[in-house]
Amino acid sequence: MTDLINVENLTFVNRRKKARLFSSAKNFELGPINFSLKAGETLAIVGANGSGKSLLAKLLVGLEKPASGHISLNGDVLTKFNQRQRCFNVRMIFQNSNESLNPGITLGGILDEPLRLNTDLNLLQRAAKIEQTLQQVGLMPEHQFFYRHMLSDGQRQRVALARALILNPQVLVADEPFAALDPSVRSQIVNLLMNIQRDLGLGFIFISHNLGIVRHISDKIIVMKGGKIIEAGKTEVIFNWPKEEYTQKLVHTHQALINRQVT
Ligand SMILES: Nc1ncnc2c1ncn2[C@@H]1O[C@H](COP(=O)(O)OP(=O)(O)OP(=O)(O)O)[C@@H](O)[C@H]1O
Repeated sequence: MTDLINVENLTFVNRRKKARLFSSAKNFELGPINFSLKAGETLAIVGANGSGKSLLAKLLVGLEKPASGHISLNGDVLTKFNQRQRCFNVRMIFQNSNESLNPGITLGGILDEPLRLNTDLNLLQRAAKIEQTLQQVGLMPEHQFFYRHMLSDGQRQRVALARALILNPQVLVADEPFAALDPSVRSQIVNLLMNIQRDLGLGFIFISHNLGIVRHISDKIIVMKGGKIIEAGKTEVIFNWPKEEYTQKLVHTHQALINRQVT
């Protein structure tokens, strides 16, 4: 099976204006980043705060431009000339679904926007797609008339997922998609995502500090520190035989937490 997504020697150099003399702001360099993902696979990105995880997610969805290297989708290198292909096929679920949903627009309006901007579907076809996608994420057609404030946290996260799915993408990228949810809602959303991923054969790349969820749903992991991948491998290999000291600490802390909950 060919790779769905393939990242080769991707780098990013902080292009912000030069830090002032004596300022503590430092330039941040990411990469080189290399990994690949097949359809239906889940990759978790873990690592310390400020290690570059969110930046990598932004590079994957095209919100930031790499300094060098490239990303291929089904063997085609993504460039500025095929932005549309990336826009359709690699979609992001934002960290805080509450803030990322416009409070002044109905959910139907929020879901209509990507369809209006990116497809030739007419009004009726778009309405049908919106209803189908709401159902796909466990919401009702009536929810299209709701506003953000009328929804629970879990329902908002379902809308964020619907917005990511509405253009029939092949890859979903999510930055801490479960962090703001309480544990019972979190497991519902995790299960929903896993079911949708299995049904559609999506590639799923997600960033998380929650190693319990990482172990539960990912096939492979990359561990980041200081802008670099310091360790990568199959999830069970990383959890059972972590090589790097930093990964060992992460895994041991997670294990200690579980042991404390059990006793
Ligand atoms: N658009 C950007 N331009 C320049 N530098 C950036 C940009 N976005 C992030 N950075 C820098 O990249 C570094 C890593 O930040 P990033 O948010 O990716 O870390 P992270 O691993 O996601 O951390 P956390 O777990 O706290 O979310 C930071 O030093 C940040 O200032």
